[in-house]
Amino acid sequence: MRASLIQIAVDRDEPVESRRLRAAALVREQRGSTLVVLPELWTVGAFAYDSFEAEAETLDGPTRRAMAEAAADAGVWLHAGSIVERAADGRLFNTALVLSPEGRLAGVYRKIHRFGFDQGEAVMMAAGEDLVTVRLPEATLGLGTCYDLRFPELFRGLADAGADVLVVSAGWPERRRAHWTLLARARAVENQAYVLACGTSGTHAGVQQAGRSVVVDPWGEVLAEAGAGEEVLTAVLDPKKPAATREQFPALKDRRLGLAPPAVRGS
Ligand SMILES: NC(=O)CCC(=O)C(=O)O
Repeated sequence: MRASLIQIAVDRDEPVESRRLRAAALVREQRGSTLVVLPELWTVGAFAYDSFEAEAETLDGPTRRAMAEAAADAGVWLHAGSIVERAADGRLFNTALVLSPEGRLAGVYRKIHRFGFDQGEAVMMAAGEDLVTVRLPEATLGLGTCYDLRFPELFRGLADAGADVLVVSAGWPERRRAHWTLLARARAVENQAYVLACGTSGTHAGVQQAGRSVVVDPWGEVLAEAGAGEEVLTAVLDPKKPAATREQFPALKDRRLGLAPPAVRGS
């Protein structure tokens, strides 16, 4: 099962429509891959908060339409990264889309952990509530977006729901690059799952992006890692490996759920 991660450059001086056309062309070039992944908010830029309102789109908007056509033309499963979604009630969500090789909408994941503390995405967008998995013939995808990577319980929930390929689309900044690689490997090791972590390159809103998209196997080995610039990263996954790893080293069976909270001691 070949996976291709499109680490597209998101620079402020390129118009959104031009990047959308470039992304669609890059997806079409991945014919032969089973799964293609794009990063978080690659149309507008994950840190371009001042453009979120103007670039918001519905689930039937231009990005979904362009990506559905590209997925169908290439005959691939496409994790189309995320869009600024304007929901029917007017709220904004950071929403990831998965399209089937026929161009059908197969999964919608609204980012659960919003980044920015008391500004940016955290105040402009609503939080998703639902874990999302997508069943492919070869594997079950579990979806997370960028800052979600810091929350291990989300990925454990996805693994418990049957995910064996954890897909993280991101717009991760260069200044916290070390966290990105470390956390991607940690999520793979602790869940004995593949992790496909696809970020952006370039600089937008004054934030330099890390690039360094990475594919990690269920044993925590890095199968492929991108550099800092625009790049398509490709790796071959063995769909049997997560189950084989879980059988050979059955740490997940030793979980102790429902332990009592610590007793309060002291004065
Ligand atoms: N777009 C994001 O979620 C950024 C996350 C980030 O910068 C971090 O977790 O660090």
